[in-house]
Amino acid sequence: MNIVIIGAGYVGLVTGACLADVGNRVTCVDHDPAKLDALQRGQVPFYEPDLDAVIVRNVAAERLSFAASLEPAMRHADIAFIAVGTPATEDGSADLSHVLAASAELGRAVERDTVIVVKSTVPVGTCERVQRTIDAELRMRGVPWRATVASNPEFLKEGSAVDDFQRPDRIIVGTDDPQAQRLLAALYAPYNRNRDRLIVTDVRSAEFTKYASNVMLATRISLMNELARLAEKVGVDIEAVRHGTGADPRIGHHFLYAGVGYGGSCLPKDVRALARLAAEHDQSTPLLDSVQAINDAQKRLLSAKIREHLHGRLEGATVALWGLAFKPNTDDIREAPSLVLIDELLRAGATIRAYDPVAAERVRQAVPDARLQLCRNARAACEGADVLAVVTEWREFKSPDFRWLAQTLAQRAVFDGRNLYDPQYVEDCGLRYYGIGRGRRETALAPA
Ligand SMILES: NC(=O)c1ccc[n+]([C@@H]2O[C@H](COP(=O)([O-])OP(=O)(O)OC[C@H]3O[C@@H](n4cnc5c(N)ncnc54)[C@H](O)[C@@H]3O)[C@@H](O)[C@H]2O)c1
Ligand SMILES: O=c1ccn([C@@H]2O[C@H](COP(=O)(O)OP(=O)(O)O[C@H]3O[C@H](CO)[C@@H](O)[C@H](O)[C@H]3O)[C@@H](O)[C@H]2O)c(=O)[nH]1
Repeated sequence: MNIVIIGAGYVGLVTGACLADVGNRVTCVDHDPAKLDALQRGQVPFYEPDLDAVIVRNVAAERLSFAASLEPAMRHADIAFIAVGTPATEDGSADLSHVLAASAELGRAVERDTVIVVKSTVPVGTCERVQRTIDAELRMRGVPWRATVASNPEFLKEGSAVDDFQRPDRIIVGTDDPQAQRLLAALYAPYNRNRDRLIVTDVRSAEFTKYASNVMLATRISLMNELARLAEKVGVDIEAVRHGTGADPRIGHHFLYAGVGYGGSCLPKDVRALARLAAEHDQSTPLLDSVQAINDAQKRLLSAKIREHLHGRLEGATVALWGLAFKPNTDDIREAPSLVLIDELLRAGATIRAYDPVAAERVRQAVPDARLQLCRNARAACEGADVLAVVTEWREFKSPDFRWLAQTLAQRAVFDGRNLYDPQYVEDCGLRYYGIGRGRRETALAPA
């Protein structure tokens, strides 16, 4: 099939590359000239494992190309995807300006009957607005073409985006149009080999399913974080609780980790957007409000623990920080818990020696403060530091040399924002251990 994708961001590029990989001809269109430049040179403008290889091989095979405008690709397009951003506006609602602008551009560029697929995460009713916008342009042009708008939300996770796309848990297609259903079923067939992944529903339910999924995930995390706070107070280890509760298949082990709060480009904005949609329909959302409040507080937890360990004296202290990306295997720092910690520490007068395998450059641009020192590796970040805080669970942070850390960190403490370490072992090595919800009795610290 001939496919056009509007938006060469995470979702647009993964969708485009993976659909090209199974034999389609794909054109990714983006307004950002720097992005297009980089892509034409085979460079992916962000870090996402495996994506560059899929892009490079499909560009070489002339199945995947990049363009600054919709024409002439729309002349042959069977399907056009809208995969532009829907960031939060000031009041938390989804900013639909990019989606609606792309819709108007599509209306001006459609040259045959085309199925238009909204892949961006959009509130209920948006696909209908997209349909009206395109139809108005078609009417104005006086052309006979029919554009059928369908919803097809994306569920990939950053850091495993290619694998998620190629081995989906579900493919949600929202449309009542039988021809669009057939076309999308055929398009996804190579990634639906057992024919058990496709869920066809109406447009509005598809739009809603995306938000429902993300708020459910966010709720799980905030609930675990609330339990972790209590666990700490009553001498319980939340990690033992996670093992125990997750063993019930109705609960499951996935996505049950207490930590420094959820970040990223989706969960925070989607919880806000759904709450906002509810407010617009005069419905209160006490649960969603709590999910957000817990998450905001959770992002400030580590700085409070560090302050307490240093007897309130953050001014002049040096904190080593491992991990800046909002999760491992990405360089995305949108709504990353590290940014909140950095902000609180800098405001309190501390110096930070930070290390992340791939996200440092983005943080350098986002936080241009000389007291945030970006280090070349994890060890270097600890040299001259008082304490260590770990906020992203990169594999390389999983088993550090704690005895070396005990000799290096002047105030001999590790703040484990992802519960990576065995508290007893860390303390046996001569470091005070602080995790998230790792309640325990105080023991005398072993000598370093
Ligand atoms: N990032 C994820 O992991 C993820 C996963 C699932 C769903 N989503 C959703 O998918 C959508 C896209 O997210 P993303 O992270 O890929 O966004 P992004 O910000 O990385 O990329 C969006 C791209 O669209 C381009 N763009 C905007 N308007 C355009 C226009 N009119 N014509 C051409 N290009 C245009 C921008 O230049 C940018 O490159 C959002 O709604 C998001 O919520 C994201
Ligand atoms: O048990 C857990 C799991 C995750 N997180 C945090 O939650 C955030 C989000 O993680 P994750 O969901 O893995 O990353 P995203 O790439 O943001 O993916 C989410 O958002 C995407 C965009 O909508 C959806 O497509 C995905 O299905 C959904 O998981 C990160 O800060 C994680 O550290 C936890 O704190 N505890």
